[in-house]
Amino acid sequence: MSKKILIIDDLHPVFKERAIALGFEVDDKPLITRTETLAVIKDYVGIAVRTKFRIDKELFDVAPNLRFVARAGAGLDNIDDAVANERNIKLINAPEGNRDAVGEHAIGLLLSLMNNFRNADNEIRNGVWDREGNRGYELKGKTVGIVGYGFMGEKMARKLAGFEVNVIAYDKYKTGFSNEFAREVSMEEIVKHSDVLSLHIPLTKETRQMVNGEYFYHFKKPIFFINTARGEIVNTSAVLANMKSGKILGAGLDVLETEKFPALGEQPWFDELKANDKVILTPHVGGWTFDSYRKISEVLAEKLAEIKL
Ligand SMILES: O=C(O)C(=O)COP(=O)(O)O
Repeated sequence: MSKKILIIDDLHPVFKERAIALGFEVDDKPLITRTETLAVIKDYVGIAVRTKFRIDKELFDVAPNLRFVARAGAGLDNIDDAVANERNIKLINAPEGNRDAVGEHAIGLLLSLMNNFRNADNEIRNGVWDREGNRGYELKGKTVGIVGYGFMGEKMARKLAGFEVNVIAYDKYKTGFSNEFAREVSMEEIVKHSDVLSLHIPLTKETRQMVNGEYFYHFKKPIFFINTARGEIVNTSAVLANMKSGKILGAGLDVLETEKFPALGEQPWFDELKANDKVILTPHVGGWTFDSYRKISEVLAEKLAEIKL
């Protein structure tokens, strides 16, 4: 069987180089459409993807030779893992390649919120010099609650070490991970002690819309809320309602509930988010830096080398 890989997204060329060195034939087609992919995928043993479209049953059904999906990134939510497992199609991903980017981005959002960077900068550009209105908070001494202690959550904890904060972390599927960077706690302790909530969980059936009004209700102190994970995990209307009531002091969102830019007038919460100067929005670039672009492909190529066909 020929060992052909189809790349359907923009991956750093190092992936292709290393795959060729491993004996694969590689078609690098970052502009290929879904329809075109479905027409040709039968010829390939592997497909390398980011998040252009879902790798689902329809695709697996026309890919009899497919042995692996290589996800150039962390999240596997755009891949139907149940069908892949059933057909013995291996999934590899590369969270090691963009966890530094995500951790730095999350802390960047947090510091921006705590110091009113967005509002202060905007005011100065509009001729306003307001020191009192832009007084900030310090991270030092605060308790940062990390939910999800996988690659991303752990990196976030490590990066926070220099800020002299108290880092507590909860992971539903992991125990025994307390270390010098984070103390493992229950969700009850997260809601009791956190001044900051940062999400680092994957999007699954279970986590979709998990962070909703009921979730925020239990937090005891006003919090800064950071989401660099997936927008669909969070009910944005609940975030906005809790900002109004003062329970959420600021929200740093790298991801939106709709994932893509909502169409004009499509989502009322989007207008509210944009109008709120305690919200900072970035277009899902937390894990997407000039540095991670290469690192992701290097990690993916290392994992490709481990695959036995
Ligand atoms: O690695 C991840 O999970 C990301 O969120 C990055 O998504 P992307 O591959 O840049 O669409």
